Amino acid sequence: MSAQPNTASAKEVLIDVDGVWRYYGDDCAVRDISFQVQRGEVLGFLGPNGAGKTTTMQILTGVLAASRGRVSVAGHDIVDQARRARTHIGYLPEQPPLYPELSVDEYLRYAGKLRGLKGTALAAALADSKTRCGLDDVGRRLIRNLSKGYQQRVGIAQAIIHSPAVVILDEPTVGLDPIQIREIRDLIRELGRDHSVILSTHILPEVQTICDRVLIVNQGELVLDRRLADLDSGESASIIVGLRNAPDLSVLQQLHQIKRISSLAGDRYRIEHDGTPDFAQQFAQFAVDRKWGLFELMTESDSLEAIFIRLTGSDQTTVVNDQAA
Ligand SMILES: Nc1ncnc2c1ncn2[C@@H]1O[C@H](COP(=O)(O)OP(=O)(O)OP(=O)(O)O)[C@@H](O)[C@H]1O
Repeated sequence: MSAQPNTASAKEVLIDVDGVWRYYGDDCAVRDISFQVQRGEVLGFLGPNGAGKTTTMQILTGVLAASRGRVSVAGHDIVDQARRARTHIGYLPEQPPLYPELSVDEYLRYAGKLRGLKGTALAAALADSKTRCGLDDVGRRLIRNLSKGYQQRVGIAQAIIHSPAVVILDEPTVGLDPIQIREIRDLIRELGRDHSVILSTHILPEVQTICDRVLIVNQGELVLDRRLADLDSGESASIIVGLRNAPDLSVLQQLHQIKRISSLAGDRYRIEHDGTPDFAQQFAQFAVDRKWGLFELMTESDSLEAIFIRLTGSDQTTVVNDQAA
């Protein structure tokens, strides 16, 4: 199964993921994933539990090796030029790498030194990351005594202390209360102004409120790559049809707007298309002309939730036309 292609743009590509696979033993956790992230984008990386999000994030950051495929960050290969590539990445793992017995200042100074900062540059970076993450008043507090929300801010501060081009956040709001969630989301949006952000999550509203673009992974595969603005346009990109005398599905390739067809119960089919405004009308004409026994046709709402459920639910999908865009 392949994702729909992202809209081309002349912007600078900061992360280039090209045909990445990852096996754990014989189990395939990530399967031929490719995408790019541009400067200034906030990208939501969405998928159900076990979809392969964390594995992908770890490959992007060089923590885990891909079994196959390549990743480059700001033009540097994450394996062959690991040091240079990593200077452009800030990473907040699912379990923030905090030292509870250190104060916020001590910890962030340590994180800055690990990133090669020293002297006045370190002091300036420390002050800047604290201010950006709302930590000015807690520099001397022990991390262990901070609330979970503040600990998460510290985790984000260590991820941005070296002003990386790309910030990767893995499930940054898990375990936070609603107020803390709102604060961390505001902070992430703020980060998106100066950095490219990849936000891994399984929380749909998080993507809707923060991100410019969403990728959906399911069972290790990338099944959607789309701008949020395109989702919000209200234009449905799929229809459900009932066909009593359906042809072989490959026959439908004659309609080049069709991207994918899934078989549903009761002679029904979900047809995803490229958003052509009068697609439903065209399809109805096509089906009637060919006497396919059209008994039902309805357009589907194209909300992120509907798409997520469709793409990550029980999968009987047949890809009919990969190239259609
Ligand atoms: N170290 C490991 N050894 C073996 N299998 C693993 C390992 N890490 C992850 N997996 C498996 O790989 C698949 C993808 O896991 P991953 O943690 O990347 O998914 P995820 O989308 O981040 O899930 P979650 O939202 O639950 O964190 C799962 O089936 C998981 O069980």
